[in-house]
Amino acid sequence: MTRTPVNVTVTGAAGQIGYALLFRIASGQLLGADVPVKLRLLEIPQGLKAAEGTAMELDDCAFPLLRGIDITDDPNVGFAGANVALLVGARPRTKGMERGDLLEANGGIFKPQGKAINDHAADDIKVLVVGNPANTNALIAQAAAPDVPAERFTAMTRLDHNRALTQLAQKTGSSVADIKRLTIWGNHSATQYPDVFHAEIAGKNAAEVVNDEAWLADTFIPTVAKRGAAIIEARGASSAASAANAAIDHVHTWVNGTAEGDWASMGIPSDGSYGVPEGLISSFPVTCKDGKYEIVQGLEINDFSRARIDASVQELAEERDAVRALGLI
Ligand SMILES: NC(=O)c1ccc[n+]([C@@H]2O[C@H](COP(=O)([O-])OP(=O)(O)OC[C@H]3O[C@@H](n4cnc5c(N)ncnc54)[C@H](O)[C@@H]3O)[C@@H](O)[C@H]2O)c1
Ligand SMILES: O=C(O)C[C@H](O)C(=O)O
Repeated sequence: MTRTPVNVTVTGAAGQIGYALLFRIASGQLLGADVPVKLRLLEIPQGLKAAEGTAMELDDCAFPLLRGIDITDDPNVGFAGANVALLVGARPRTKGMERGDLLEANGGIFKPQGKAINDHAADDIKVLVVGNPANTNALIAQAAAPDVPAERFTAMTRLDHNRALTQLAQKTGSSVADIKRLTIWGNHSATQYPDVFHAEIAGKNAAEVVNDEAWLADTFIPTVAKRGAAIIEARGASSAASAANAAIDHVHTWVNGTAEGDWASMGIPSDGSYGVPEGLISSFPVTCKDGKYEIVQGLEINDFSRARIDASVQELAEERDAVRALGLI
């Protein structure tokens, strides 16, 4: 194999998502079964030892595609030459912390990381922000990287997309593989809007197959939107393997493309499509080809959807205003 390895940087590498993610990257599931990778694990000083342990385990897997592992607590080293950056490490909300405190604490992480990406990453860098609040953290990092094209900064709503696929499949007795064109709009938060009106199940309109608007409004949407909290309640910790799986899906789709006739959901800087103010990092339906994504255009948005998209976008605008007031963007 003569291909140059792709440099993949993972922040929060010693955390629970990192542990579920790194082995899948090293085995070729992120970029492809023929793409060698070099891993950079970025942690805070307290996380370095655990990251070393994970690196030992990665070595012990003898993955043929894994061409090296570096571990660092310096973002300038961690992002040097990075082609793909998965920003997972973030400050979780702790007792007594207000939303503004959380945004400020994460600003202290994502602003310097954005600057380090700006100054040191490869020209083709692609960034996925997983750490919450993912959309606004992506906005903070992007604002700190003026030399990187804005569209390279994305936020993860693929976990929400995958959650919605399964809920819809279970309701309709179909297979997730039969469902296409589902969309998550807005923020990765409880205001997100999973939209089935353009989705198809085995070629039939999903909303018509469901034929139950009350189930959509009262069961489907809240179940998907509050699934993160339900996992925390059940597991005593936030989703990890499913989040790592969604990160793999997000980047794999971005790099290798969407299937013909289907699309995916990605949090991306808005170009003003569907009335979402330009620059907000909001989830949209996208198709991907040749390492680039495009927003699916021309979808008719009914009143049911419009109100819900607007509410989530409003929340994103408020988060943007809050980080602007804190001088983070
Ligand atoms: N977008 C999504 O769908 C989604 C889904 C699940 C979880 N999340 C979020 O992902 C984040 C990580 O979750 P987790 O369960 O792995 O958390 P975790 O606490 O297990 O791990 C986080 C790791 O990040 C590290 N870290 C903190 N600050 C860092 C920094 N400045 N640089 C590098 N590393 C740093 C910590 O040391 C820790 O090892 C959380 O914010 C969580 O809410 C997002
Ligand atoms: O909901 C959370 O706080 C965790 C994560 O974002 C999730 O969706 O599982």
